[in-house]
Amino acid sequence: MSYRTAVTARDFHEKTRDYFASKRVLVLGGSGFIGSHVVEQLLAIGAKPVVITRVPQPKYLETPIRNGECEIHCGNLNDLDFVAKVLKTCPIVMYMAASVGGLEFNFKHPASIFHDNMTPFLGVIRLAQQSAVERFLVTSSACVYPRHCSIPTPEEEGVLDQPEPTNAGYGWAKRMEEFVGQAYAKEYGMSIAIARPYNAYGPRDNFDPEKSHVIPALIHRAMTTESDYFDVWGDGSHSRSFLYVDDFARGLIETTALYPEADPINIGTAEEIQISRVAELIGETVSKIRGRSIAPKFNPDGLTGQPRRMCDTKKAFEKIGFQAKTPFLDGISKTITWYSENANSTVHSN
Ligand SMILES: C[C@H]1O[C@H](OP(=O)(O)OP(=O)(O)OC[C@H]2O[C@@H](n3cnc4c(=O)[nH]c(N)nc43)[C@H](O)[C@@H]2O)[C@@H](O)[C@@H](O)C1=O
Repeated sequence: MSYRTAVTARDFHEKTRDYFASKRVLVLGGSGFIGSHVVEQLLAIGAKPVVITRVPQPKYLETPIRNGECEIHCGNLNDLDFVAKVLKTCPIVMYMAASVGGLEFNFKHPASIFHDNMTPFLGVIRLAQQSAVERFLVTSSACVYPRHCSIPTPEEEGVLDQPEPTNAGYGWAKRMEEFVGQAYAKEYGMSIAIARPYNAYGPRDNFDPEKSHVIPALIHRAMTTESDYFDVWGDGSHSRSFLYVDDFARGLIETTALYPEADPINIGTAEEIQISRVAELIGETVSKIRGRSIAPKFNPDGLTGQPRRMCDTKKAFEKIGFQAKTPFLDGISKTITWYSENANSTVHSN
């Protein structure tokens, strides 16, 4: 049976189900890693997802398209006349389109990442205002936080100092998207929700080692290495809070429905995991699959970025009753299983 999100209607608050039921929802970025899970979850709660995508037959939406459950419009987000025609038919807009990549990609491309994220966003939120949409979701990121932030990190620190320098282009773009969302709420009374998710991982991620985040990069390397070890950047002491894609998508949907206050909410887990533990777990799981010992080899001179990252989950629980449900060990094994079953199509350029 083909892979599909494990989240069902029961996983959502009744108010969220009622809010989205039978509504047309424009899901920008809806054919990608996160967006395709959001589309499937919206279908599970009775919404009508509408997706603008650059690829005519997005592979992760094959089933909903075949079943006529999901409306696809193929075009470019910077073509505002095209976007306006679709947007005006949708009362809810979930903006998740992003040019995103791992640490190295971010470090090398601050200008193009800032440009490629800001340009379509500014055009689309203006169209949404002119079209008087009912609700607009801004999808920010934990990248907004400064290098030496509190651990765990409360939302207030999202505007302090400057974003972690190794992901400056993306961090500033996300700070600007949050500010623009708040400005449209203030000037035009728009109903804006702002979600600030932490490091995503899971099935359908980008496993391209040049561009990917740590978990897909290490899984790809461990599953393809011909030696008995796989390289890891850094000495493994750096830490992150990882959020399984099903919880990530559900967090965006709950925030959109339940917290349109133009006030950022962290979406993540209260778990801080060192990269050494991530690499060990991937090594152990892959060794079982490949039937021989495959271990991580740490390179202390590798690019490492923010020393520590841990999500403060209090506000998300207080405001929208959100808690992540997928334990890290389960998430990692599901991701490696998906990789093994889809290895030929895991490295994608977008
Ligand atoms: C949420 C946010 O997060 C991203 O920042 P990041 O958390 O630093 O991203 P990352 O997953 O690429 O690295 C996490 C850690 O893992 C270590 N690490 C070891 N070995 C590999 C490795 O082989 N590849 C990568 N990528 N990292 C490695 C690496 O040295 C670092 O300490 C933003 O780029 C941005 O995209 C964003 O949205």
